[in-house]
This record gives sequence, structure tokens and C-alpha cells, in this order.
Amino acid sequence: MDHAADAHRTDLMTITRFVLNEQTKHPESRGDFSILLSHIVLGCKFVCTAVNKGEDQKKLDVLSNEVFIKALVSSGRTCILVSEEDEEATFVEPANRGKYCVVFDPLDGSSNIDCGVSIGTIFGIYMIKDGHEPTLDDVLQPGMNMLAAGYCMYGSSCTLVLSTGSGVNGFTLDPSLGEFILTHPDIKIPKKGKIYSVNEGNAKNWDGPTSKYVQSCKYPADGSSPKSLRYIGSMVADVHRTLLYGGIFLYPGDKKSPNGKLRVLYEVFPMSFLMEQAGGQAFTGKQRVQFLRILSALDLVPEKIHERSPIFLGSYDDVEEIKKLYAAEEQN
Ligand SMILES: O=P(O)(O)OC[C@H]1O[C@](O)(COP(=O)(O)O)[C@@H](O)[C@@H]1O
Repeated sequence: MDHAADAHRTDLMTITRFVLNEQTKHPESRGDFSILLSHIVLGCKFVCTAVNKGEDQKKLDVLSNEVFIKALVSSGRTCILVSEEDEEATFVEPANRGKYCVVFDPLDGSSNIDCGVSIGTIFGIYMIKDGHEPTLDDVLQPGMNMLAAGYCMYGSSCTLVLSTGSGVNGFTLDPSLGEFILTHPDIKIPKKGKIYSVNEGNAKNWDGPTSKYVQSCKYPADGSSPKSLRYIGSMVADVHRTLLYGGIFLYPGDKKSPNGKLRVLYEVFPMSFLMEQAGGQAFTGKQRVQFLRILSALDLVPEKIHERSPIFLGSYDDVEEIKKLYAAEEQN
């Protein structure tokens, strides 16, 4: 191997090094974010090992939640935690308190565990406003206000995808080092994709725009090739494929569940944040036009911590199509 290749192979960009580098662009930063992130990373490594050991679903759900709550509290950098597993938000006691709020789903898609489908942890990070007692309003903020978001996918390898608001980067766990190494720098989603991803089992209850959109994926009116359906039913895996290959992921509302299934704070927002940072779009179909601008999913202001919302996210052009169909319905 020549010297240049060798230097590249030995110059390991770990996630910690990467985030510390990014933080040097913010002179006011005191390293708190890097410390918080290292605790999230620790949780991900633990869950990755537990998933690989093949523990049963119930146990893994509870275990993952406990690990993340304890890692986040002990970081000393958090004040409010919202987990999919806990009905109430956790307010960190003053002695351990920091300025960050973390919203997370410790093990999303866990109903798929027993058949070996990839599952993951999803998280989003907000900051409280200076000098006031933390309240639920600190986490009931639009996704636009998130400082960072990411997911870790536990599959054939363990991949952590992160955005701190300046692009999206992917890191793969090197088990021999126990470190996440940058393997997917500056991820950009293709502008248009060939795949759509939706649970067609709910088709009979969809609204007009969703039905028309899916129909147009199968039978494009302009004579272009149809899109292929790929649906795993595990959000992290479906969104990861969408991010890398392009296309669209849909979990629409329907007659039975007008707000769909997915949760705003720790599913819809973090994934929408990543999509927009990668050059794609995210749209709820509900938040529509304001000041002549069609709203992004990140404009939604949640009223409850476990609120749900329909979501359409992915390649820029593909999401543009569904936005047009909703806009047309609005005018009728
Ligand atoms: O089975 P459906 O209705 O298509 O739902 C699939 C969605 O449900 C989820 O598995 C979340 O549900 P759980 O919280 O029950 O794991 C997502 O990961 C996935 O996108």
C-alpha cells in the first residue's frame, strides 16, 4: 500500500473528533454538546450489543430506554428527556441539570426484532432558553428549532447518521475499535428517486391526494418508468434507504387514523430534519400554506409530547409532487 492510502487508512475520523471539529466553528461552544453526544453514542453502542445478543423484544425495549435515560442524565448536560417508552417527560434534578432537551425513541421498529429486520434509535436535541426553570414548552417547539438530530440503525452493521444543522454525515461502528468512524461524509439525497415506501395495507382508507400520488408512482402519466414499492415497516431502515438511494417515504393519515401513526417529536421531526439537511423535503399534508410558502413538516408546533402526524419525506422532486396534489385539493 502506498503512503497516501496508508495515511488515509490510519487517519481515523471518529464521531467524537468530527463533532469536536465542527464545534470549533462556534467559538462560544464549551464542549457541552460533544459531551452530550458522547453519552448518546454510548447508549447506541450498548443497544447495538444487546440487539446482537438476541434478547427478546420486551426486554430490549425496557433495557434500551433505561440505558439512554441513565446515560443522558449522567451526562450532566440535559434538563428534559422525552422518550417514546415513557408516558411522562423526565425532568432532570437540578444537581445534574444542563441546557439540552433530548427527545428520543430508544428502539424504533422493535416489533420487527424477532425476524431480524433492522431497527434503530432516533433522537432530536433542543436547547432551553437561558436562565429559566425548564417546562414542557421547551420541548413543545417546532422541529426547525432542533439543534441536531440523528438515528442509529442496528442492522448487519451499526450505522449512526447525524446532523448538527450543517449537512448530514454517516458513521459506522468499527466493533474492534468500539468507535464510530466517518464512512458516509456529507450525505445528499438524490433529487428524484425510483422508490416509494408506504404500507399499502391501509390504501382503502387513504385520502384523495395520497391515493392519487401512489397511483402516479405505479402508472406515471408522463410515460416515465413506474417507481418500485419497498416497504420494510421499520422507520429507521425505510428512511435510511430513502436517504441513500432517493425516493419517498410516506406514513399518511387515513380515515381510521387521521394523524397517521408516527410521533412528531421523536420520529417525524428528527427524520424531517435529516432529510432537509440532505437536500430533500418533508411535508405533513396538514400544515399547508402560510405567507405564500408551503410549510415544511418542521414548522409544526406540537401541543403534546406524544402527538402524531402524517408524514411524507424524501427526494426533493418526489415530495414536491405530493405537495402539488394537496395544494390542488385545497383549491377544490
Ligand atoms: O406496521 P405499520 O403500520 O406500517 O407501521 C410501521 C411503522 O411503525 C414503526 O415500527 C413504529 O412502531 P413501533 O413504535 O410499534 O415500533 C415504525 O418504525 C414504522 O415506520
